[in-house]
Amino acid sequence: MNHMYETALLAPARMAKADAAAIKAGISSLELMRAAGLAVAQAVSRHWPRGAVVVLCGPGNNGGDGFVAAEQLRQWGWPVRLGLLGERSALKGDAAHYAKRFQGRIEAFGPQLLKDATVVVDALFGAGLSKALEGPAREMVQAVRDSRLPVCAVDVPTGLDGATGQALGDTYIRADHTVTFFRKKPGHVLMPGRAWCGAVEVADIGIAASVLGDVGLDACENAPVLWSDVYPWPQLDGHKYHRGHVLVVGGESMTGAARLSAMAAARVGAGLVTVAAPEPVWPIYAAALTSVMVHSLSDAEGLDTLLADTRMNAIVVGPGAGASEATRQHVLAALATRRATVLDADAITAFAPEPASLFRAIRGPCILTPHEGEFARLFGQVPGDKLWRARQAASISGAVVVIKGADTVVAAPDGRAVINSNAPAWLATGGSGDVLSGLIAGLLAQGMAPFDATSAAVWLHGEAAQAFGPGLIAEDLPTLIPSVLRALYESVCQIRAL
Ligand SMILES: NC(=O)C1=CN([C@@H]2O[C@H](COP(=O)(O)OP(=O)(O)OC[C@H]3O[C@@H](n4cnc5c(N)ncnc54)[C@H](OP(=O)(O)O)[C@@H]3O)[C@@H](O)[C@H]2O)[C@@H](O)CC1
Ligand SMILES: [K+]
Repeated sequence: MNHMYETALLAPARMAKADAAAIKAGISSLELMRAAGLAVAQAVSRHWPRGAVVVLCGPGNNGGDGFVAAEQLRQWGWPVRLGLLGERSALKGDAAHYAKRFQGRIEAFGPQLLKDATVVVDALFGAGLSKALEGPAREMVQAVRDSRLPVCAVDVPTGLDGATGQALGDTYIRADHTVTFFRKKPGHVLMPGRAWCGAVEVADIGIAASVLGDVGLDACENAPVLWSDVYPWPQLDGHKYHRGHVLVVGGESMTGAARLSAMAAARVGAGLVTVAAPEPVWPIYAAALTSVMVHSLSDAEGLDTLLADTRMNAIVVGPGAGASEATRQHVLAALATRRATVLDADAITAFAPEPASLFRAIRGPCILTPHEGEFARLFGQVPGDKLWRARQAASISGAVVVIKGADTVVAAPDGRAVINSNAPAWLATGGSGDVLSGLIAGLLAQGMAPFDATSAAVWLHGEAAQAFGPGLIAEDLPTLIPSVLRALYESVCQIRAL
């Protein structure tokens, strides 16, 4: 199977196509809804002790899943209350079919349903949400939120746009657990949707992955399966020069940033790492680094002289660089080599007055790693969700663009994109971006292609932060990379041995 199919993300419109393709291939829509509702009932019984469950059903197929789940839970002996938004006579198709099979009582829709409940199943709206919630639906969502009852959402929490991860109106359900079907949607992994879904479970409802061949996908959730086949594990017959040489251009005042970047590049396996340190602060860098080499860069020499050494095959500019004319010149010198170049922080900000001059200079493999503020400085206020904005920026700049955050998006100029979901909250700490730039460069130096190297680095970065937990500071990250790599290596080798 195409690895991209495994972690494919499908926006609601494409999911509907997958649904239709599966039905055309022979599975009935009633079977799909039956399997979906059953998965919801199983999730509820797995995660909560048997108790008074309230199932809130909407007027479409999301509500249909709710009827299946309610009937299943009832049969398993759960005390079930069910409220339907709208008239039962207005239900159509599969939802009407399963509403008829529900043996319990359909009650008037309203907040009174929540009295004495222990858990709520949110089957109000899913993929078909087309406008902001109003009237009784909005009131109910507010009541569920006010009740602080645990919620199991069907497909997506009501109010959340599965394509964008944003609310369609001013209110939405916050779920503890979300059961979705076949594949996740971008909205499950993009913020703030990721936070509103709680734990996301993907249920197999009988749709074959092969439908994706025709239907396509919107993006992938970042995972080793996407790039582990091309991960540059060291070979016994290798040599340090086979593992590349990273050059990190250091700045004058924030010297820690370039050092963090250099350490990360070394830990992720670059054969050699050099920091080019401005002459006046060379001793500071040299005193703090051991295996990483430090080159004193005088004003007169210029970066291009150093880059005459073609073994330096991956360059980082930006961490602690200062948004200065010197940084601009360093960026232009790096890009002129057409070697793999990672531009972070001040290297991005230095081009804020004239972004087009940066885009013109990008002719080779280049990775831009802005956070939201730096992104706006370079690309302005691009409308749309983060996935769309990253794709637009990659297409405009010709670089792989990483928009950092809890839901880091990596997009390539050719349209490929991944959304990363393993980053814990404690990764948001000073210097963690510097580490990321070094990880990317370290993998680029070892020959990984830009999009793969960036996806892998973003994942390793998140994984390292998870391994450490609360209290993390950026210095911890490079030292955590070996254990993350060991676990990855063991899992990849085991899979290959199977
Ligand atoms: N794909 C799959 O593989 C499978 C999918 N399945 C399930 O189907 C679900 C999608 O079903 P769906 O398309 O019927 O959409 P759903 O969310 O129930 O709502 C549509 C209705 O709500 C209405 N409406 C919309 N917004 C509104 C608002 N703010 N306020 C008021 N009304 C609003 C809308 O009206 P309209 O926009 O047409 O005017 C329409 O009547 C999916 O999430 C999953 O749970 C599984 O059963 C099996 C396999
Ligand atoms: K829902």
